[in-house]
Amino acid sequence: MLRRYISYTTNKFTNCRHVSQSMLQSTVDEKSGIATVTMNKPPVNSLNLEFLEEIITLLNKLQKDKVRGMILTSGLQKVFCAGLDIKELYKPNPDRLTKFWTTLQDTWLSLYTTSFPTVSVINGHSPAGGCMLAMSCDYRVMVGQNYRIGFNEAKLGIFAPKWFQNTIIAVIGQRKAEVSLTTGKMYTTDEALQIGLVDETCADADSALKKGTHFLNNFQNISPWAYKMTKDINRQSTIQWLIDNKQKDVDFTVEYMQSPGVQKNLELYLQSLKSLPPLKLISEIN
Ligand SMILES: CCCCCCCC/C=C\CC(=O)SCCNC(=O)CCNC(=O)[C@H](O)C(C)(C)COP(=O)(O)OP(=O)(O)OC[C@H]1O[C@@H](n2cnc3c(N)ncnc32)[C@H](O)[C@@H]1OP(=O)(O)O
Repeated sequence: MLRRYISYTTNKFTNCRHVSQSMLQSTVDEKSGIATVTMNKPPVNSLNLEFLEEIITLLNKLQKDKVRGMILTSGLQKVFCAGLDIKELYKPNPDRLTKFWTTLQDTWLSLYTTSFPTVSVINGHSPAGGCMLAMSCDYRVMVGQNYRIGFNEAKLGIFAPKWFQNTIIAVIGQRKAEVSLTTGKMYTTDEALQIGLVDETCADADSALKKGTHFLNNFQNISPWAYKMTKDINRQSTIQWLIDNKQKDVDFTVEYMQSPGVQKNLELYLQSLKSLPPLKLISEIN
């Protein structure tokens, strides 16, 4: 069994503080105050309840430590994040699903409202909830030409709730969000740049990390208070909607997820995941 551990160490050679949990590693550069958070939950960084809980714990810690910015990336070979763990949605235990969905809401609220600027370095495939994780950061840099990003929920026979959709609308606009969500299209790196799903692209992960750092350096001379107030005002309506409708959103999702039609769709999708090679799967759903 995987031993769960949290350790905090300072490396005197690199001047970095490391926080390591079993599925997340965080390194804070002492000089810039920028944290690099690496998701490491093989095989595909899928978001299950325990992983979401770790993300919230780490975000709270970074906030307490007053980091000046965060880069979120993946330690896996070809996946940034495969989205929600479908096993949380398929044949769910209603109590666990309730906790899972509540924790998903809280994760999104924590990430979307951080007191520090955030960048995602998308160094692998990033469907659905994975794309949502990236959209909830302030800036996105996508690596290489081999990966796909987008909202394929419709292909699973489910749909993204209002707060998900509003987050996407805030990034790419109403019309593009509607086409993207209803078709379930997965975009190439160049297409994602073209429609504004990502802000920059580059050939390799190291350059992407540099671009991410460069973006975060914009905030060196901005007061953290001014940054946070501006972001809160900008994102307020979507955040407030979820705060006002949290329980309704949970109740609806838990009931809807258990309906036979949705369960059948998820079963078929899980079967297709096993039988198709991933890139084929992802191109099939274009
Ligand atoms: C108000 C209404 C409520 C409705 C709520 C809906 C809200 C919707 C929001 C989000 C929805 C989601 O996020 S659903 C998840 C969508 N994700 C996907 O469709 C990704 C599917 N996966 C892939 O395409 C590929 O796995 C990959 C390209 C990401 C990686 O390919 P790779 O070759 O590296 O790996 P494998 O395909 O062999 O996969 C390895 C292993 O992982 C399992 N797997 C993959 N993705 C998931 C996942 N999302 N959840 C759980 N498990 C996943 C895959 O089945 C393999 O398992 P086995 O080794 O056991 O076969």
